[in-house]
Amino acid sequence: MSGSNSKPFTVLVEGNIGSGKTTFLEHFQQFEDITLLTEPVEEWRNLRGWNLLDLMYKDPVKWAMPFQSYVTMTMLDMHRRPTATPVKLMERSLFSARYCFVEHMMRNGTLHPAQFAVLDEWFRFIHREIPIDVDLIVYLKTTPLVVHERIKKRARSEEQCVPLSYIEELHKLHEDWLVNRTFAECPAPVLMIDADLDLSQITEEYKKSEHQILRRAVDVVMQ
Ligand SMILES: Cc1cc2cn([C@H]3C[C@H](O)[C@@H](CO)O3)c(=O)nc2[nH]1
Repeated sequence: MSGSNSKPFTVLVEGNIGSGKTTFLEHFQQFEDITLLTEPVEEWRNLRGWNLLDLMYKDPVKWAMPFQSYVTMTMLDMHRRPTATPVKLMERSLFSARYCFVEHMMRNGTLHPAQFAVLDEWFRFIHREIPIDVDLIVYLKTTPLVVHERIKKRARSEEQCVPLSYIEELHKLHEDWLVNRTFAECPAPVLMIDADLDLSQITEEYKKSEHQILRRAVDVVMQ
């Protein structure tokens, strides 16, 4: 499949910190018809030598705004990137940026209401002016305790002081957005995966989503 595909079948992979998004994406490396766009954490950890992720975790009140502002730019870049394949899998999105992370930081006072207003205006402007296509959301549903343990085991240095309460609040925002639909518009149908399962068992779960994604990809290609 060659040539640029301006409207690939686009899948967002969403879930809490440590829910296994990177592992899920790696499972799809085996398919040549799928482009994988992983979360640009390395860009957030090195912007002209500055580790914005670390600055944000160390002094959230001072750095949450510039960090989330840069995250928004890097996520927009990913949404807009043309792919040569019929299917595109993205790790997280402008939507989880706004409805999970920015929302949480506003509710817990990390973001000043005026800072939140600026980020929200940017989100609304982008959402209104720039077409962002989403065809499916894969939600890696986890239990806060399970992912908190994983975060400690994964030992990403910046995350070692992340408290369980933060994980629980992010979990609730993901549930309100993707399951309860009480809080914000959901841009596409949601396929839920039980991501508490450990690596040995989760491949079966991935196969379930594989069928959904590839079948729809065929539909897209056949159109
Ligand atoms: C869209 C989006 C992703 C994202 C990740 N993060 C943090 C959570 C993890 O510690 C790390 C990698 O996902 O970045 C954040 O604070 N705000 C975010 N917004």
